[in-house]
Amino acid sequence: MTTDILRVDGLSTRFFTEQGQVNAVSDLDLRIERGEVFGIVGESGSGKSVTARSVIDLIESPGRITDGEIWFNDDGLAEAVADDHPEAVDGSFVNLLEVPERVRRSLRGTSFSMIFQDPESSFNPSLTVGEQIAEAVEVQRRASANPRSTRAKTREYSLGSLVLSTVLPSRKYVSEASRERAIELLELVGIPDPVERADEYPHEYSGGMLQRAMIAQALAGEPDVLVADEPTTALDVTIQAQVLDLLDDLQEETGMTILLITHNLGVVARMCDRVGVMYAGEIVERGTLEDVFDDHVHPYTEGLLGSIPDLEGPTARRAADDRAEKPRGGGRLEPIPGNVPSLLDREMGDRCYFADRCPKAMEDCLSHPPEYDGAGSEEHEVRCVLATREYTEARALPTDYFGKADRAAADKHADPDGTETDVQPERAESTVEGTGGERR
Ligand SMILES: Nc1ncnc2c1ncn2[C@@H]1O[C@H](COP(=O)(O)OP(=O)(O)OP(=O)(O)O)[C@@H](O)[C@H]1O
Ligand code: NI
Repeated sequence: MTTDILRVDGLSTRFFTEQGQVNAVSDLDLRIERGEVFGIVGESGSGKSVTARSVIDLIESPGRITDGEIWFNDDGLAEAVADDHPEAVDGSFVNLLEVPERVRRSLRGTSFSMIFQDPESSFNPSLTVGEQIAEAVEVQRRASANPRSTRAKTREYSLGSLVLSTVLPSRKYVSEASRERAIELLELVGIPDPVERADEYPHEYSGGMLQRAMIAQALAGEPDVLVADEPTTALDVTIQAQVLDLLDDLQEETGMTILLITHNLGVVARMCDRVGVMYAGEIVERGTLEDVFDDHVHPYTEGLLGSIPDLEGPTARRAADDRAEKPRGGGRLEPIPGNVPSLLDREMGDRCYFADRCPKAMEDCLSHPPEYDGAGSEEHEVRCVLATREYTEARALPTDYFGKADRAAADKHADPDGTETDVQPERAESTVEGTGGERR
């Protein structure tokens, strides 16, 4: 039997900008099982990162979570906060949005950890890599030594650590142990000569090595949930495959849960157990890999898949492992025609947000669809009327239905599909890509 480690209910995150209110994430539900790799995939600007950052409490002004509940399953935490915040506790689940900031902060690194696309952002250039990882280890050690530790799994040795740090308060003792642990972690993530490399500065590392070091840093607190936001996007394809293998191995060894954000369906196929497809701040289709790759209903999912050459579903991909080793050069993908929608509240309207780009838009799509059960597994859900009725020409919207008004709104936003109008180089990477690769 599987248990959920995280349940997100009705999450809405908005940015209050000079241009207006940006509905980055709207009424989003998410359920992640302990020990699984859950993928969120979608075009640039669909709200993937904001979803991830909301979960781990990293939304900054002008952004704010305006609605929803984020339930985290941790009986130690539930016990620790039950007296002061009974309303935030439901069995072993704690609503992270109902506990004080201080409690949420204590979970950072130990319950939740995050890795990003650019490892530079995780390291201070003026400290050695080893020092910084040791520091992350220290945080974990202090959390474990705290008698009101929020972590059940550290409870059995927390007393020992507490005694040690009382009897031997010497910072040096602690630092030495943490330093050793840092070297172990560097070794764990495959850094050669970890003893020497620990004393080097971030700029002395190659991109792939620094990515590994960032993973080591994220693992220092033995997190229950690792949030990985485009962790391999910036790396060249061979290194990408190695880093994904590393994450896969670490997941298996530690049993940690991974929330993996990517715009690359090849990465989803290779790494994930279940997946949510995001569009305009919503999950528009979700389910197992089979549901999404083979039994998808949403024309947006179809569009994402259609933009990958030679991709026929998890089964077909099993024989295509060698594709992952080849450079992607020839496989530059067709973007889905049209622009990602404006997420400005006043421009969003009440229709299906994909309708203006959808080849199967019907009259039915002029009201916002709820999530319907999909035809695949129990888990399969689709926010599209096609889950309930066939497409019929007779009900189709005229091709110019959304005409100029909508296009003008969309044109104000950077084209996420990596075409020439895009000014940000990292955004150019955001085309949906398929590296193939074997699902293991
Ligand atoms: N600090 C911010 N201020 C204003 N708007 C923001 C901010 N951060 C994100 N947004 C908006 O929220 C929406 C979702 O952004 P998000 O970064 O989650 O997209 P994404 O799916 O992660 O895209 P990418 O693949 O490019 O990383 C976008 O419209 C973006 O402009
Ligand atoms: Ni992002």
